[in-house]
Amino acid sequence: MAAALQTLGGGIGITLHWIAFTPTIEQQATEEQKKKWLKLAQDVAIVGAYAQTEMGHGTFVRGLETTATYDPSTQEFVINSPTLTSTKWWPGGLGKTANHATVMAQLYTRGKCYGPHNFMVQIRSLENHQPCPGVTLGDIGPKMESNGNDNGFARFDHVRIPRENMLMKFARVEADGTYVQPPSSKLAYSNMVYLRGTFVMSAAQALASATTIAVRYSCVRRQSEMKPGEPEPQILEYQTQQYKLFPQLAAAYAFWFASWFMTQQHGSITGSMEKGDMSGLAELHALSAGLKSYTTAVTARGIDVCRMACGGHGYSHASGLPALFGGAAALCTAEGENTVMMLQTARYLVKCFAQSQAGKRLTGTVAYLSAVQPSPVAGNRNMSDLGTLVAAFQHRAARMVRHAAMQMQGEMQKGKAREDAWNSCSVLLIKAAEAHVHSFVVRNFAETVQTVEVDESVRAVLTSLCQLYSLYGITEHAGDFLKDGYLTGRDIDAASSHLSAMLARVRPDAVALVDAFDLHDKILRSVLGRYDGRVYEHLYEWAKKSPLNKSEVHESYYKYLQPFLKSNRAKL
Ligand SMILES: CCCCCCCCCCCCCCC/C=C/C(=O)SCCNC(=O)CCNC(=O)[C@H](O)C(C)(C)COP(=O)(O)OP(=O)(O)OC[C@H]1O[C@@H](n2cnc3c(N)ncnc32)[C@H](O)[C@@H]1OP(=O)(O)O
Ligand SMILES: Cc1cc2nc3c(=O)[nH]c(=O)nc-3n(C[C@H](O)[C@H](O)[C@H](O)COP(=O)(O)OP(=O)(O)OC[C@H]3O[C@@H](n4cnc5c(N)ncnc54)[C@H](O)[C@@H]3O)c2cc1C
Repeated sequence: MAAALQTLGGGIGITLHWIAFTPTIEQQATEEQKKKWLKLAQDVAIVGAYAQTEMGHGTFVRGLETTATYDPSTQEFVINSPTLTSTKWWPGGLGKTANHATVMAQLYTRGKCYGPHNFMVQIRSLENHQPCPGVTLGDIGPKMESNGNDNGFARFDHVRIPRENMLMKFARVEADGTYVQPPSSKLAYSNMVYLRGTFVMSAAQALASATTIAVRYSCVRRQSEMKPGEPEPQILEYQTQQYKLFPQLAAAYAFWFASWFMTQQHGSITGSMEKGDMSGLAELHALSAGLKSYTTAVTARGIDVCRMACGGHGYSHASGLPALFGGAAALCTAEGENTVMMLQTARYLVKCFAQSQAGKRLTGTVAYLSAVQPSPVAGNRNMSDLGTLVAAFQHRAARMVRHAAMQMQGEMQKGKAREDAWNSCSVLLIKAAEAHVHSFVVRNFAETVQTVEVDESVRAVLTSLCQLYSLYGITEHAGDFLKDGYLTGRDIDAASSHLSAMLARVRPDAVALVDAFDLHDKILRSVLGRYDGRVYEHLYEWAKKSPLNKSEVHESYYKYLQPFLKSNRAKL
């Protein structure tokens, strides 16, 4: 899916049909409903959008204003947009492409509101693509990137749909209007959890693409003199260039492995949920929200580092990097804004911390919270040992979670309401949750490289990359590790010098490491990142195709510049 997104340049009208509409049917429809819509969707006999966000609310799903009011006399739901701010706004493909949408609306039956639920609504005629009666549709206009995707708006004026169009796998409304509770109210959000997981893979792929471009180009580009009189070196020989690029390269691998874990975790927990066991839902939500937030944020920053590492040519669309950045920026906001998502992870961590304080043994991705000792014993640590590095990240995360949770408790003891205490500690909470996710990514990376079975040399290279990733994280966040004396200044110095050694060690394998992503030129769409390295010839060809070069003298010359110059000359 990530590759498909990128091939399509961050999306076309049908992207959300594949990544959100069809999975929503798969995950939220009954077997009967699947028989009705799933094959139509899979065969693209209908095209769908995922219509949740409104002009006034995206993050706060409970605040959505679109209503779905059940009318037992006709056994229909009435879908309505009561205010301007209730206008559905942003759904991909809604503007011009889709003829169906899953619409998130507040469910009313027997005079009571049961919160947001998903409804299948036909929005355009299957004959002539005109909006259905009572539906107003349009495109929301150009965006930072992804303009191939017609993000749209929709308003519903008392549009009637059959009762069976409510996606009823979990919650149901009976013919007489009786509401049947789902096993968990959050199951209506299960499709978001799935999509967030897929964003981790998209982030990995976007960062893999950017590093492929920048590393390959850094081997083609020669600049300056390392030693007087010597030939200009490949810019990848400069340590500063390696320091910019190799941590991004390592992060791309780390995120790839994290996305594998996420996919496997999603499969196993949803499998248990199918059997009625909801116990894994909270952890799945916290992990997918945190990983989505962390990986997309690091990716967006990392792509910009790659852009700057390509100098002037990086700023050109020929590099492919601006488009990648625009795509990654979208991933930071879509499917749950990153700060909001990280706060969801923090919420889970605070709960887990309290459980651990109460003597409960934690399991899964948070098990370390109860295992880590609050008072560290400082000592000279072997900063080249992966086990030591993983333990350091876990200690840092556990300390920060404890600190944020205790700070919150302190605020409440001073009389603040829980919600106010939460808000006044939310910066600490975000940092703690980031440290937790970072620690998970490091541990998962270390565990994955240990299981590499291809051959010893591959494992050795990936181990160096994992060390590089971990050491970079420690030096970049040194303060967090030093704060309670877990690491000493000497440990940080040792981490820095190991990091320098790792940069040199990874250098000979850097091109092989990006080639291993196996990103075809057609997917990369970058003149700088071409597999054959013929950058300059193709840069020239690319520029010649600029629309401004269609004529030798541009029409604007005759229209504006010529008269302007003439009048200026006449004044002399
Ligand atoms: C391939 C390389 C190229 C890369 C570039 C490609 C670029 C392409 C760019 C284009 C991108 C195209 C894709 C875009 C697709 C986008 C689609 C969308 O955006 S769809 C809309 C998505 N919307 C959201 O995600 C909304 C976010 N908001 C929420 O999820 C929730 O409202 C909230 C979690 C913020 C709050 O929910 P609320 O009910 O108010 O919950 P509480 O905070 O009160 O919490 C209650 C309780 O429930 C738990 N919870 C919340 N959510 C879930 C969940 N999903 N699953 C399980 N549990 C959940 C929460 O933690 C609380 O638990 P508690 O035990 O009470 O603590
Ligand atoms: C490219 C793109 C594609 C999209 N595709 C779709 C789609 O197909 N279907 C769909 O339904 N939607 C789609 N969306 C909408 C998207 O899901 C929302 O924009 C996103 O969930 C963020 O919500 P918001 O816009 O309401 O941001 P807001 O919540 O208004 O965020 C603004 C600021 O407020 C802060 N904030 C908000 N709440 C809190 C809080 N509780 N605590 C702390 N800070 C807070 C945020 O951190 C942020 O800094 C898309 C958006 C984009 C950009």
